[in-house]
This record gives sequence, C-alpha cells and structure tokens, in this order.
Amino acid sequence: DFYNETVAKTFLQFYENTTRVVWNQFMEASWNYVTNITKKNREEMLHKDMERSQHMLFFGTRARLFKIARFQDPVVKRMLSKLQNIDKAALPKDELREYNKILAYMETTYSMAQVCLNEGPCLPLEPDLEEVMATSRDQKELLWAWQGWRDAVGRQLRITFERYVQLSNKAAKLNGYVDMGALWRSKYESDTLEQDLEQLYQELQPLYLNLHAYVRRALHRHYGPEFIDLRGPIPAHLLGKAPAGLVTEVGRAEEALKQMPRKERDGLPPPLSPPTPLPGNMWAQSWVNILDLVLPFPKKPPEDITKIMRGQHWKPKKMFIEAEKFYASLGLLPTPPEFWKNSMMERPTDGRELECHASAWDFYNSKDFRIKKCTEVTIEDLLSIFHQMGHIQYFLQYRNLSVIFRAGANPAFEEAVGSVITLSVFSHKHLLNRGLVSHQHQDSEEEVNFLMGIALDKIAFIPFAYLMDLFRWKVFDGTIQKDVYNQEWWNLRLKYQGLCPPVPRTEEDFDPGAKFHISASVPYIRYFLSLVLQFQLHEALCKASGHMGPLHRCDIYNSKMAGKLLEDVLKLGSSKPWPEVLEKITGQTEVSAKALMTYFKPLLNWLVTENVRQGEILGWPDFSCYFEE
Ligand SMILES: C[C@H](NC(=O)O)C(=O)O
Ligand SMILES: [Zn+2]
Repeated sequence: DFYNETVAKTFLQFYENTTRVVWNQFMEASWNYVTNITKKNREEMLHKDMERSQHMLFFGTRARLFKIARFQDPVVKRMLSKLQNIDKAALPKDELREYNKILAYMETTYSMAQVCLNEGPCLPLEPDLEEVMATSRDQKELLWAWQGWRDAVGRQLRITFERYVQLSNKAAKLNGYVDMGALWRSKYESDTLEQDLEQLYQELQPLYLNLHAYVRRALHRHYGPEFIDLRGPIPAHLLGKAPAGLVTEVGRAEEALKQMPRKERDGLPPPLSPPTPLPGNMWAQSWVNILDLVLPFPKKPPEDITKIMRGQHWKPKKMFIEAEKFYASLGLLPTPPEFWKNSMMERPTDGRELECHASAWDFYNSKDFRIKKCTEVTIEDLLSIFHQMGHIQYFLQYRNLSVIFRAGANPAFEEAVGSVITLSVFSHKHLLNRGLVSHQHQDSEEEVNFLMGIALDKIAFIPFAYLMDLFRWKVFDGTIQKDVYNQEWWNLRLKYQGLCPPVPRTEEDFDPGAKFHISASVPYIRYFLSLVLQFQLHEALCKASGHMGPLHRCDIYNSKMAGKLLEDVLKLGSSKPWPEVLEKITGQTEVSAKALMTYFKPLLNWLVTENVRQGEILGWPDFSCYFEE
C-alpha cells in the first residue's frame, strides 16, 4: 500500500537491484555506438535505450503512487521524487522510438559531418577543421570552414530539430512540466533559477564588455576599419584563430631574415615564431587563440606550452597520467584498471566513423569508468583532460551511493570539479613545478598577460554559455517560433556576445545546430553556472590549502586539506540539495561571482584603464553587421 514507508523502501531496493544491469547494458551499447558509428551498433543502442525506458516507466509511474508527503524519511522522499521524473520514457512507445531515432540522427549528423575542399579531401571538425580555424592564413579559407561547417550540420538538422522540440515538450508535459525547458531547469531545485542567473550575468557583464571593447580594438588594428567598427559587433569568424595579419607578418619577418646575408642575420633576435596553432573556435565561445594579438604587454609573450609539450615528446597517455597524478596528490581516488583498459584516448586510425566530442562515462557498475577523447598534444587538450578527469573523480566518489543519487549535486557541480583543478594546473606556479614553463618569476606585467590568457577562455565564454539555453528555453516555451529560429539565434548572439555572422544568414540555416550540445540535446546552462562556481570553489579550496596571496597564483597541488574538503562533497552525489553541498565547501549557500571578480581584478583594472585611454565605447551601439562582399 502506498501509504506505507516500509513498502516504499522495499520498492526502492527492488529498483536498485534491477537498475544496475539495465543501465550498464545501455551505457555499454551507447559507448559502442559513439565510438564506432555503424548501423548494427545504432540498432543495438536504440534497443537498449527502449529497455531502459521501459524500466524507468515501470518504476516512475509506480513511484508517483506513493503518498510521499506523508513519509518521514527524507532519503526515501528524495529518492521517490527523483524517480518520478522519467524524461522521454513517459512518451508513448511509438513516439519514443521516433524520438530516439531523431536524437541519434542529430548527434550522428554532427559527429560525421565533413567539409569538402573543391577538389580534394573532406575535413571532419576534429582535428582538421579546428586546425584550419587555428592556422588559416586566409580570410577566405577561414570563412570557408565557418560557413561549410554550418552548411554541413546546421542546415541538415533544421527540420528534424523542429520535431525534436515537439516531442521534447510532449515528454516534459507527461512528466508534469510545462515544457522541456522547465524540466531541464528543475534539476537545479530552485524556483528563482532564472532570476539568479540573470543577476549573475549582470554582475559579470562589465568584465565582458571591457574585454570585448579591448579585443575589438586589437582586431581593428589588424584587420582595419573595413572589417571592424569600433562601435559595433565583431564578426564571429575572426575570433577563432591567430589573425592572418599577425601570422603573415611573422612569415614575412622570417622570409626577410632568410634573405639577409648570414653575418647581418646572426646578430638579430629570432622573429616571434608563429603561434603554435591551438584548436581554433568554431563558435567564438573561447578566444584563447588570439592571445598573441591582444597581449597587453607584447614584449613579454607567455611561453608556448604546446610547443614545450611537443618538445618534451608528450603523448596522450602521458597527458592522462599527468591528470591522474594531480588528483592523487590531493588524496583523491585513483582510477581503476578498467579506466586505462577501456577508455578511448586517441582518435582511432582504422577509418571508422565516431563521435570525437570529449566526454566522461559512468557504466553504473561501480568499477567501469571511461573517457572518450580524440586527444591532440596541446595545452588546450591537456586542460580538457583535467576537466574530464573531474567527471571521473565524481563518479568514483559517489559510486557506492544508490544509483538514484549517482549524479552531481546539480549539473553545474559536475562541470565545475575538473574546471576547478584546471585553475590550479594553469597557474604559473604549477606549470613551473611541472616543467611546462621555464620562466622562474612572473612580473606584474606578465601576470596581466597571464590573466588575459585565462580571460580569453573564461570571460569570453560568459555570454555564450548564458545564451545557449536562453535560446533553447525560448524555443521550448514557444517564444521563439520555428520560422525565426536562426534570426533569433543571431539576435541573442548580438545582444549578449556582441558578435555578427561574417556572411548573411537565412532561415535555410540553423546555426545553433552547428554546436555539439544542441545537436546532442545536452543542456548548457550548467557551463555558465560552473564558470562562476569553479572560482568560488577554487577560492575555498585555496584557503583550505593554506594559500596566501592573489587567488590567480594559487595551486592546490599536493594539498590533502583541499582534497578532503572536495572529497566530502563529491561523496554526496545528488543525495543532498546543492545549497547544503555548496555550504560544506564554501560556507555559503548561494553561487556568487565574487571570487571570479577577485581572480580577474588585476586584469579588469588594466582593461578599464586601457579602454578609457583609448576612449572605447563599451558595447555595440552600432548594431549593424558588416558583411563580406
Ligand atoms: C564547455 C563545453 N565543454 C564540454 O562539452 O566538455 C564545450 O565544449 O562547449
Ligand atoms: Zn564536462
């Protein structure tokens, strides 16, 4: 009977015992599919997904029958309420089958997309198109990659995405939510989530506007007024690579040096070597690749860590071991042998189709955990591995909890764990300690350069991470109708990021679909919240480690105190409301941007001074976009 708490506990135990097998088989089938996209693997994955959904439907519908309000045990109440949300499993069988096919089609279209040169090879996104974005010396080529990718992915997904929205909302309604955006937001257990997010965005906006204005000035210097309006938005494709100007300048300098007679040449310093190509950014979500162009103190360029890694013959395996050592240094859990045996750390060379977007996997048997990544030897990929290993550490810490609680305190916590560690990894102190830079001391100007490098990743990301789900929430709640998907996408990209498409866009295009998380139906607000949360956690862990001095110099490596604080939280999984979890680490129950602002204070001071000196306009009152003729 559904009033009896003991009956509920038996019901939950029965769920526990049957779930592991069903979920493990589904994860195994999903892994086999995304690491080797074949028809057979797709059928098997769809079949296992149906089984998992049937299982969720059986238990989810029964969980709704219990009179939870009358129960005493908070754990039983929390478990039953989580069990009630069964997401797409609530759809009628035939519509669920259609929905799963749509999800597989969108994600696979993204993963298999290539852009073909007129005569010659077709290039996949990773690593080839990213490489083009990073190393292109030619505006036309860059535009070719930017537009080609959107033609190959976004355009193909537009119609399917419309049906995806319908079925998503139907599933949400069957779970008691007004639309899928409401179901996604429910994971944060807060009825003020949207206001809180907007508040955080407002607090962070000045930082972004100052960075945007400063970067716009630098791009204006290199590309000239025909491309950049100092009072207007920035063309999106220019933020993805070392600017053609800079690289050809260096190329010219090298040519000139070669022409010089030897005796003259020997006395001269070597030209600034072309920046090692970091993977560009197809979505302008990170601007790290134009650091050389925007360096506050160009005479003190940071060392090229990718070049140093390659000089030291780093290989992908060593990059994973490096991350493993860091987590071990905090006294956290080691990865089991299965991890090293079953992970996919490099793109296979047997020509198979696969999904290269990096991800971490829990196989729900408390012993099999994997990362899938098409690793390149770059500093960006090293930091990405630290991020993914943060997911693995969370899986390890909560592996003995009920399967219902094997998730982050909220999705932003899952994303923040690894990112917190990368803040220490990328500190000058840590890089020096690990032999990845040789420069002993960083003076205040070099520190501003350093903070600029971090800001091009983290601050540039703020508006992008915010707008990704602002867009989707509006699509789900009907504010954005399907006939204006693309123009509404670019309205948000203009409003929040101050970006423009480099060429005119139409409603034949579906540019948001060119981003993995939209084609793979992965919510994104988690990354926006994680961005703020990771600095808040970093500050708390640095304090626990006994760090003194500016936050951006902190490296918690080897701190067992910081590790213990982190471990106590990760062990909780999603068994407690996240404000309680946050309070255990930071003493606060709310996400706060204060630590992020503290971290970037020296840079913001410099930026504001520089922008005032240049008489910059913050924002883009000239909101028209320049289009290449
Ligand atoms: C930030 C996010 N990271 C991830 O998916 O691992 C992205 O790549 O867009
Ligand atoms: Zn992640």
